[in-house]
Amino acid sequence: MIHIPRLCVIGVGLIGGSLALALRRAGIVGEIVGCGRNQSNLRRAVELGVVDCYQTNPASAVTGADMIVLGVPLGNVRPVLTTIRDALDSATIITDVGSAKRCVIEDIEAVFGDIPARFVPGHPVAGTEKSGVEAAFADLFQKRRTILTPLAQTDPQAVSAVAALWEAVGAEVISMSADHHDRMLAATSHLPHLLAFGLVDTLARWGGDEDIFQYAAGGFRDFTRIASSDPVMWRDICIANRAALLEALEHYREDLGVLTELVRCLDGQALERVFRNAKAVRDRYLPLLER
Ligand SMILES: NC(=O)C1=CN([C@@H]2O[C@H](COP(=O)(O)OP(=O)(O)OC[C@H]3O[C@@H](n4cnc5c(N)ncnc54)[C@H](O)[C@@H]3O)[C@@H](O)[C@H]2O)C=CC1
Ligand SMILES: O=C(O)C(=O)Cc1ccc(O)cc1
Repeated sequence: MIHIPRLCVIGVGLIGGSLALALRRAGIVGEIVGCGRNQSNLRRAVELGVVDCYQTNPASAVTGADMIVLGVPLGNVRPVLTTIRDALDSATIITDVGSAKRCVIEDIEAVFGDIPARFVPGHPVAGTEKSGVEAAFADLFQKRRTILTPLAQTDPQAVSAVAALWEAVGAEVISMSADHHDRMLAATSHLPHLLAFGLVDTLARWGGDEDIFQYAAGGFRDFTRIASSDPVMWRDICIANRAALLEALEHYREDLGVLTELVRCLDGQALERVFRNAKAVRDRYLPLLER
């Protein structure tokens, strides 16, 4: 079994915090050093038993670390990498949890000049609409997937170590290319979040003085839960994965245009066909989604 004597988590929020809690419970880490910008958040992380100690200076935090997990929003990955670059030991494994992968690889390349062999891009496909260390919980990754997107030059031993880390917290690990990851996640995660934020914003402005939300049923709550997610994190994801997101949006706009016409022309048969197909597909995938 893997053992990490000293783990450094930069960005001790929902994901970094949950991973730290789960790894501690699994008994595979020695010391966990947290790093962030906000002292009171880091103090809380120590109180909650998420990390053993903290540093606000990333360069000091990574000193002596065997593995570093970057758990900051995508827009802050490059500045953090720039701060730690000269303090890194060449044996230290670096991984991240960002929701888009090509952009993180570009950040690494921009800061290091090439892709270090011990950098393993990762993404746990698990989360909630909550953020911050208070929302962290050790079961978050149980029976969920973590996608790794190693490159040709990535050290296979570093990939195995990061895969073992995620397996230790109950995740199933899958490897694929960063581009494939970004296209799939644009469709099933980034597009739905953008639509949920957009719908709530539209309705809020449309309602004027009238509080239309007080008449909303459970379906509205289900559809818009993810619009309670962190706006800064989602701003960063949408911008970081813009190419794949724009492709998914264009596809969706076309089909929304078709649906609009079906309603306008009172084409009930065609509408029913679309709804039947959607229901069949969702019912088929539901066991997978609820694993
Ligand atoms: N929220 C979710 O459900 C999921 C999020 N992700 C990815 O995980 C990453 C983190 O997301 P969350 O944990 O949800 O966010 P979060 O907001 O809960 O935690 C982020 C933490 O990073 C800290 N931080 C921000 N800038 C920093 C900097 N420059 N230096 C040090 N610390 C800094 C913040 O203070 C905060 O504690 C994002 O890249 C996101 O795309 C991946 C899977 C699921
Ligand atoms: O809250 C939800 O249902 C999510 O979809 C959480 C989530 C957010 C970002 C990710 O990259 C992965 C999962």
